[in-house]
Order: sequence, then structure tokens, then C-alpha cells
Amino acid sequence: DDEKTPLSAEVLWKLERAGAPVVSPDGTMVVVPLTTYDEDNESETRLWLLANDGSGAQRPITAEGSAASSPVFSPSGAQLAFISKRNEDEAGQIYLLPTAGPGEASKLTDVPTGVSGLRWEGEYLYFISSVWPEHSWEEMADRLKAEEEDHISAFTWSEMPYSFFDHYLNEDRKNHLFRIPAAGGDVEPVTEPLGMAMMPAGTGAGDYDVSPDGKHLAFVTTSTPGAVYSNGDVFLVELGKKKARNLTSDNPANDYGPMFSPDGKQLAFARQRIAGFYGDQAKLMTYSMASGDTQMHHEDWDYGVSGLVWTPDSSGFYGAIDDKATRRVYSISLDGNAPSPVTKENDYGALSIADNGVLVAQRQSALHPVRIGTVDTQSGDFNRLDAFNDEVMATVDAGTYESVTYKGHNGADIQMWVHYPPGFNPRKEYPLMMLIHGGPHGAISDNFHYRWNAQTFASWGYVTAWPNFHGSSGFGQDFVDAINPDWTTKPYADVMAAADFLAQKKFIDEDRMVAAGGSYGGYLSSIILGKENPFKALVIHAAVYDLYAQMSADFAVNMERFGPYWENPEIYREQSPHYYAKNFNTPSLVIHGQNDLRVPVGQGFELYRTLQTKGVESRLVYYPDENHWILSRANSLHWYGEVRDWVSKFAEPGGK
Ligand SMILES: CC(=O)N[C@@H](C)C(=O)N[C@@H](C)C(=O)O
Repeated sequence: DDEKTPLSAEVLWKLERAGAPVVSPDGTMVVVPLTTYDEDNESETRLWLLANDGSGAQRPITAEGSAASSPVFSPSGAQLAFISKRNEDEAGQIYLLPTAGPGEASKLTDVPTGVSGLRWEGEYLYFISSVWPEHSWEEMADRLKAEEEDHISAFTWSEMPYSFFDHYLNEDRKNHLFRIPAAGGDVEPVTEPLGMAMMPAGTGAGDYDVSPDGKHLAFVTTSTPGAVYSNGDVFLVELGKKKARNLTSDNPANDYGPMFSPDGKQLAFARQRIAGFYGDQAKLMTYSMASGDTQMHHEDWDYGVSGLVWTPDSSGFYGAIDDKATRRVYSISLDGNAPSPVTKENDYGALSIADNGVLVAQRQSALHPVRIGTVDTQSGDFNRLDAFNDEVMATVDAGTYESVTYKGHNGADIQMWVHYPPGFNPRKEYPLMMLIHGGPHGAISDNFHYRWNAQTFASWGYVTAWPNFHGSSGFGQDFVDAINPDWTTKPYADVMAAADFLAQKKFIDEDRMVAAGGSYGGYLSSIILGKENPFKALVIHAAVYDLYAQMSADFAVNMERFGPYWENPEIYREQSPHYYAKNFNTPSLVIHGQNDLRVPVGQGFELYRTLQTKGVESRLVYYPDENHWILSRANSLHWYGEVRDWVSKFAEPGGK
């Protein structure tokens, strides 16, 4: 169709990105944050109200020019609270808006350190703020101002952790929970009087809950504050009392996600059992508020629990479950019956449930961005409520894709998504772009990726492939853990077998094959660089290239679980890509962001310098203002351009 355009990187940035929806208590309204991007590299998030009454009505409810996020309904549904930084605000504050019609948002808080992790429980709005303990708000405001004026940029640390993903942590400030009456009044500290802070980084509304009668607080924090490796535990306290009880002290690994049942009788949470292994499948736990008994449910179910919401009758949950390269809604009861899938294909997430059981979710696929709708919990049907992006997507000439299964390491079945370019002609021969996912303990689901969009790569004239190699999640715990501590052997064999499998297809030109990966995918790409491989070029983004240097990251691969390199050197010696530099000879595009604290940038420079020293054709793309991910519009378009130029140079695009 001449009128249509491919799903180019430019088109990706025209799309509006819908965040997590929240449904009103009566199920009639859904509020969703929607982020748009403009050509000046600016973004804006506004809240949209979608009617769940069959009318299709939808409208923005927050002002243009004022970012808004984290919507929560009041228990009656008459009001909506959200976080926004507007007018004279120095940091994000709580704003309130009536849901019944047009109205101005009114400001509720004036917290100099800002608010996050918002929940509305009974009469109160609860929130998290990163504060200097035992300081008044006035003192903190003065301190912030003084910091701005003293021009000292140094951080100092005497304990761990010191960084998280893309920012350094200020050790003097702690994450604490506060509450304020929704009707207005003073902010009251909740966790400070307990002498316990919340997790030092990445903490949010999912890390605490208040019982329906407003009497108890459950929250997650580390039971090893200041330690190199933290152990998240669930603590319970009667609000107003000074001592919180650790409900999970018997478990050496993380317990998280506390959620009181609607009848208040049980506290659910998720449990991992292997310390230092983020890929450990989480098990569903309940703690009885009456008896104090803790129970694990569905121990033998070979899936991890995630995205849980309680059913209104407190009999069980719905969850968004990573399931063989899809993410499905499952019904998970507490009556002993096995969990059962509600939806079939694609990728569902961000579940929100109304008091009457209306279940709202995001749904996406490789061919369409996130949509918002209700899920019929009997039939699994999705009833879409939004019309976001329909106009733009109607102009897109997308290719097709399919799930295939091939034989990987030792003949094991490996699932792989294969994407074909628009106008694909199986009688022609196409170049292959092999994509290697990160983690490694995640999976490529049937979802719409903005940073690594397989259809965008395909639209350049490549067949693209995403194998879910050994170590990927959603295919059972043994499959996940099959690559520990040896990160190399099986995934490398799986990727080679994927290339072989595709090279045998008549539509693949085996002289035009390239591979690209980020993070762990960059690790495996650098391993491939040091081994025999069929690729004409590699793209190596934010690579874990030096397992020893990875020790300085916020994720010191394998160290906690299998011991540090000075105790078990062979693990790291065998598997660190930098040790195979002698064999490097595949042209490589190396990409890294300065603010990447998950895989610190030195590793990108180390790899580039090694390639240059060895005279291997290579190019370094360095983003001084990006993190592990390339997030700004201009830099992302640049990234896609660099990747396209590099792969095109070594594997000419298009069918021949
Ligand atoms: C656990 C983790 O963050 N691992 C990184 C090395 C990684 O591979 N990250 C992936 C998921 C990414 O794309 O950020």
C-alpha cells in the first residue's frame, strides 16, 4: 500500500505510551497516564479518563503543560489523587481532582523532598519521601537550598548500596513512609517512629500496604541495612505502635509485594528462596492475620507470580504471568485448585481491579503498542477502552511475525520469535538480524518494544529473530537456572543453533547475517565475538564485557550466589568475554551510556579500545547523558540510525 509507511524509529516516537491503568472502585472509570513526545525532545504525561460504559468516551483530565503521574482513586471514587510538579513546586506534590466533571486540581502537600509511591487508604493518602531523618520540613527545605548553592557535587559513602540503575544514592537521606489526611492537615511520619527506613532504592507503592480497617501497615525493607547484599523482608506493625515485626526472617532471599486481602484477614506477598538470584521464580505466600500462620501456595506450579491483584471476595488473585514468551492473565485461587490461564495470546500487564470485580489491564503485542481495556475473567476476551495511536498505526505497513521452535543446546526445544519485513517474499533471500535479549533471566514476550523493536529492524529489510535461549524466564525454573553459574555455554549454543536453523531456510542469505544485543545480550554478543561465529558484524550495547569490572555495578553478576572472583576465580575467568580478546575479529559497533550504573561505562570503553588495539573494524557510540537504556527521542533516533548504518554496511538489507 503506497499510502503506508514502515514502522520506522520516527514512527515509534510518534506513538503515545500508555502507563498503568487504575480502575475506579465501582468499575465505571479508568484513569491512565499517557506520555507523548515532541520533536524538541520533550515529553509530557497527562492523565486520561476512559469510560467503561460502552460509550467509548475518553478525555484528558489533567492540564496540558503539567506532568501528572501515579493516579489513585479515593475509596468512594469521587476524587482522584495524583503526583504533579506544577507552578512553584520544587518537587512532585499530591494534587486532588474531583472525578465527577471538570474541575481544577487542588494541591494537598508541600513536601520539599517530594512525594512518590502514592496510595489512598481510607481517610489518608500515604506516600514515600526521601528525607533526612529527624529533620523538620523547614530544615530540609533549607538544606536542599544550601546544597544547591554550595556547588559541592561530591557524594560520600561508608556503606552499601551507593547506586541504583542510573543514579547515585545520598546515604544521608532515607526513604520513609508518611501520610496526610485527604481532607487536608499535617503530614504524619509513619516509618520514622519505628526507626526503620524503607528500601534505599527503587521503592514504591508496591512495597507497602495498609489493612482495610486502617489499623495495620505491612512494608518491605532490608533486614540487612548498609550491607553489600540486601535481604528484603516483609514487616508488619500496628499503626501507632513503635515496633514492627519481621514476618519473613526465616527466608534468606527476598520477600516482597505485601497486599492485604479485601476482607483484611490475610496478608499476601511474594517469596524468592535463593538469595542473590533475581531469576528465582516467586512463590505466592499468605500470612493469616488471626493465627499468624504463613503458607506457601502452588509450590509445584512452575511459574513465577507477578502483577497480582486480590479478587474482591478475597478468595484468590489474578496475576500477569510470564508464560512461554507471552504474558497472560491467570486466575490463582487459594482453594487448592491449580492456577488457570484466563487470556490466551499476547502480553497483558498492569492489572487493576474494581470492588465489583471489573478487571482492567494493559494489552500489547509485537504489532501494536499498549492498549487499555477490561478483561472478561470468564472468556478471557479483551474489551478495549482506548483509541490511543489508532490514527498513526493505521498508516503503518507492518510486517508479520511468528513463534517457532528449534533445537538448541543438547537438542532442547527453544522458542524464538521471527519477524518478517513488510512485503516479505519467501522466494527471495534476506539478511538475518539475530537479536539477543538481556537479563539474562527475562524473556522476549509478544510485546511492543520501543528500544529494540524487531519490526523496526525488519522494516529496514531484515528477517529478525529473538530466541528465548536457556536462562529465559517463563519456560520453567530448571530452564532459567540452567545457565548458572555458566552464563556462556548453553545460550551461546542456542544462538548458534538459531543462526543455523535460519540459515537453512531458503529465504535467508547466510552470507548476510548480523547479531545485536544489549546488557546481558551485549555480554553474549561479546562472547560470540571471542568465539567462532557466522556473523558479519555485531552490535554490542551496554555489554557486561568484563565480569571483574561488573563488581563496581549495582548488579555484581553471580557474586552473591556463587562467591566473589577471589574465592571462585574459575567462574569469572572462564566466562568473562574480555579473556577471549585474542580471537576478536568480527566488526563491532560498541554502544554505551555514561549514566549506566547497571553496567558501568568503563566496560564499553574497554571493549572498544581492545578492538581498536587489535585492528578490528569497530566504532564506539557514547551517550554522555543516557543510562543503560537510550531514552531521549533524539538519542534514540540517533541510536537506530547508527545501528542501521552499521548492519547495512556488513549485511546489505532487502530481499534479493
Ligand atoms: C538484571 C539485569 O539488569 N541485568 C542486566 C545485565 C541486563 O541484562 N539488563 C537487561 C534486562 C536490560 O535490557 O536492561
